[in-house]
Amino acid sequence: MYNPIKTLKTNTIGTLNMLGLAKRVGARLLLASTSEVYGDPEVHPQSEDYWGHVNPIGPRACYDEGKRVAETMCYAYMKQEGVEVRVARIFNTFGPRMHMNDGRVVSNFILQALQGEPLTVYGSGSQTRAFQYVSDLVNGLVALMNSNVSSPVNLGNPEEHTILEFAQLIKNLVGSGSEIQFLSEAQDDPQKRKPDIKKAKLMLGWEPVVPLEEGLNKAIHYFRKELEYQANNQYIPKPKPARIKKGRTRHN
Ligand SMILES: O=C(O)[C@H]1O[C@H](OP(=O)(O)OP(=O)(O)OC[C@H]2O[C@@H](n3ccc(=O)[nH]c3=O)[C@H](O)[C@@H]2O)[C@H](O)[C@@H](O)[C@@H]1O
Repeated sequence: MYNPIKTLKTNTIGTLNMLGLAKRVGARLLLASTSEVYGDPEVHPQSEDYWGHVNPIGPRACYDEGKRVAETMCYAYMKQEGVEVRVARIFNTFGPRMHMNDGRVVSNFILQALQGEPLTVYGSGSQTRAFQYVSDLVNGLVALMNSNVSSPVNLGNPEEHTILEFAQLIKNLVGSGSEIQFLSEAQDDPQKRKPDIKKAKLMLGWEPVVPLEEGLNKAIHYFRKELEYQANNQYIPKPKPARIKKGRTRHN
């Protein structure tokens, strides 16, 4: 987390401001919540009725607790003020247009593989995640906003892999000779994560449709182009011929 205090302020004060605005103008509010509300889960897969297992003072706390209190505020405004809320618990998502410096695992592994750098696995790589492609998430969010489901809904792809399997898969799809490098484990890193999406299927008629490899190939294509673009676009000023006056040197 780049700036924990800003993260906490955005999730708490930001959500409070938006709820106040929604109340004033009579709008329906969508909270982009997260699988991180489940913390390092003791229940697997995670369904919406699981209360979670979060360290309130750990390195992830400003994000996790910030999102948890954002959910609390949504339901307080719903019950006390009649604000309409929709709460999506978004599981790990990836796709084109992720930031090069995002720092999450998908962009890190793809960029490392494309550049022949070691793929950095934190800990043993036995921790699991399930990744959804961005267009599936967008369709889920639209379906949620158009539904009458005001309680939280998981949106994610339940296909679960270890991070090490994931590193190998990305290496193969890129066709990279990169090594896999094991670094120290991240503190409080959730050891398992996989969404239970029964509720979204039943109440929104939604489920992810983009297979993992297809999504990864699209993300790889995007990052390959971005790297080419950056390599070809160093800004070297070149005066146009018409501006170069014959026989005269300018002294500034
Ligand atoms: O999308 C989500 O649900 C959450 O994803 C992330 O949390 P996390 O699941 O830890 O996502 P990554 O940072 O991408 O890490 C996934 C796993 O890969 C590992 N990892 C990450 C980066 C890396 O270079 N190497 C590596 O092994 C991490 O230790 C972790 O076990 C973000 O911290 C949250 O903002 C977000 O809500």
